[in-house]
Amino acid sequence: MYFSLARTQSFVTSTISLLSQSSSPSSQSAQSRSGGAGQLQQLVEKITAFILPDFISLTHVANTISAALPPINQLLVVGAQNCAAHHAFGPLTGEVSPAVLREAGCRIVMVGHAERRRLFGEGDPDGRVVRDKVAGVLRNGMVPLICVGEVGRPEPESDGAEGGDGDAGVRAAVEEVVGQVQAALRGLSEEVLNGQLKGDSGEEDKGEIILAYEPVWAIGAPEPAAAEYVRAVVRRVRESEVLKGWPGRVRIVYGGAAKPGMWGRLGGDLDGLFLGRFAHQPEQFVKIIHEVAGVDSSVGGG
Ligand SMILES: O=C[C@H](O)COP(=O)(O)O
Repeated sequence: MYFSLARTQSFVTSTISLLSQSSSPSSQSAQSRSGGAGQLQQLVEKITAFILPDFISLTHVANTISAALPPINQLLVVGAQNCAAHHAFGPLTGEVSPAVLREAGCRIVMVGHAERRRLFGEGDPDGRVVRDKVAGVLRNGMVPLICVGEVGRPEPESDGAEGGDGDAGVRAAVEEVVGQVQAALRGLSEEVLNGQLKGDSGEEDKGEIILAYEPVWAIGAPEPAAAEYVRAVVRRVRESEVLKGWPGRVRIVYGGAAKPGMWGRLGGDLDGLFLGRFAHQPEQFVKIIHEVAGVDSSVGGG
C-alpha cells in the first residue's frame, strides 16, 4: 500500500469492520450470525490475507490487527515492503533490519519489487541485494515475498494464448523469471537445510518462500495478463530446477492489475493473488478474500 497515514489507518479499520460484520450479533439474524461466524472460520482455514503497509504505518497496522477479535487477527497478517540487506540489530542508519521487522510483528517481507529493482538498485544482474534480503528475512523467522517478472510485454502472437502461433513469449518470460529466482536463492538451500535459515513456525516451515509473479508490464495496467499466459508461465517456473531443489515450501501468487473475477480463471496453478489498486477499497479487498477462499460473501461485508 502506498497511501497517506490516515488512509492506511482507515483501510485497516474498515477491512476489520467489514470482516466483523460477518458475525456481528447486532446486525444479523440468528441464522446469518451462525453462517457469518462459520464463514470467518472458513476463511481462516483456507487462506491468509497479508497487508504490507509502509514502514511508518507498520506498527500501527500490526497493533490494530492484533487487537482485532479472533479469528480476524489470524486471517490478516502484516508484512513489510522492504528491509535492510543486513539481518541483525546494529548500526544501519536509515535502514530497517529484518530483526526489527520481526519484533514489530511482521510475518512476511517483500523483496525485489519491480519499483525497487528499477529505482533502488535491487535489479543488479547478480541479484546480490535481493539474495541478502531473502537470507535476512529467513534468518529472522519470516517469509520472504520475492517479486519476479519479465519486463517486456510479449507479442500477441507469441503469448501462448489460444489462437496464437506459439509460446515464444511464455518461454522468454520463464527464462527471465527463472533467472531472477536463481539469483534470489543462489547458495541458500544449504543454509536452509542446516537450519541457519528457518521459516516462520518451525521445522515444517523452514525455508518457506512466496514468489509474487508480476509481469512488470502488467503493473499499473488497466487489465492483468491473460490467465492462460500466467498459468503457462507459472507452471513452467514451478517445474524449474531451482524451485524443485528448494528445500522449503514454495507458493506462487500473481500480481499486476489483479482484480475481482480473476481468481476463477487461474485454475489450480496459482496459490493466491498479490493485490494493488484493485484492492485499495476495503470492500473490494474483502470481496477478493472471499473469492480466493471460495467462501460465499453474501452474509459478510464483501
Ligand atoms: O504492488 C502492487 C503490485 O505491484 C500490483 O499493482 P497493481 O495491481 O496496482 O497493478
